[in-house]
Amino acid sequence: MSALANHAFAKMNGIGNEIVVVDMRDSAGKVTPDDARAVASAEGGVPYDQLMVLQKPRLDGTEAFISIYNNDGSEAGACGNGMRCVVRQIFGKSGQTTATFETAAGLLNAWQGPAADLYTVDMGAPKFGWQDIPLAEEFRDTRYIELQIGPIDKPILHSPSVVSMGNPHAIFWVDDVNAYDLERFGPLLENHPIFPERANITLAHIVDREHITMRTWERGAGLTRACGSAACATAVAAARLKRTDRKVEMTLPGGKLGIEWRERDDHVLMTGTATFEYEGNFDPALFAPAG
Ligand SMILES: N[C@@H](CCC[C@H](N)C(=O)O)C(=O)O
Repeated sequence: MSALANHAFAKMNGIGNEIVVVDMRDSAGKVTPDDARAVASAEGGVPYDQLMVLQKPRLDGTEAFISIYNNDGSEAGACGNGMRCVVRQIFGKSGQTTATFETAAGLLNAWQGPAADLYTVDMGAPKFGWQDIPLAEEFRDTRYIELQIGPIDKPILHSPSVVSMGNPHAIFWVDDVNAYDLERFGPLLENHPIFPERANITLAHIVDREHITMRTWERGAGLTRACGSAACATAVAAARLKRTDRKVEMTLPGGKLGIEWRERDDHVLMTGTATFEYEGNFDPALFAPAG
């Protein structure tokens, strides 16, 4: 029987990024990729983009080790919107205003943002090396890489910037983020052989030095109304190209995020809301073997 059967969950969203939070710090059970897929897609399940599973802390001073599952059952190293949802749950129950968590990508600090409904997550330092992202072959300069789709002499999308925010991101710079069929091109690019661990695919438009609009096709989850780590990756990539300042407002289909690429330690801070929708317990029938 799945460790999730009968377990409590909270359905939340981070500006439209569909998130399920499960606190398993009191349980020895382990969530499997099959469990994660069943929650997202079985009849009577709880559709989500990411499932955030809190496990017993492995390090002193941390609240939890957090495993992050995409709705296809794959695991991710980072999920900015999901982290704000986790933080809201923890702060709401304990009254704390700061916390440290561990994920597969490392330690991560979070605190109550400048207003009561805002949460800031320190997403750590971006990585730009081709092996860190990772890419399948060497690119010395990852501000733009050679990659395109469409006719060779008239590409539809080309020359993305690539960044790791604990997970791989490719950002295509465009004039209008809504002018492309991201549902069609997203899976092609996510699974392009240049990305051995697949990639999150973003279309971004630089409005001015302090504003960017963007849409993302998420690795392992598909089209989303918001992706926090993609917002961080996009802000960093634009600043690295000297096209924006290091502090920007990002507009995503689901809402806005403030992103600051801090000069003093290279860390990327993401600030935004997190919304509680409802809570419940997982029906054991979700995890019953088929047949
Ligand atoms: N929605 C997330 C990112 C989730 C992980 C991503 N799909 C991946 O596999 O890297 C966010 O808000 O950062």
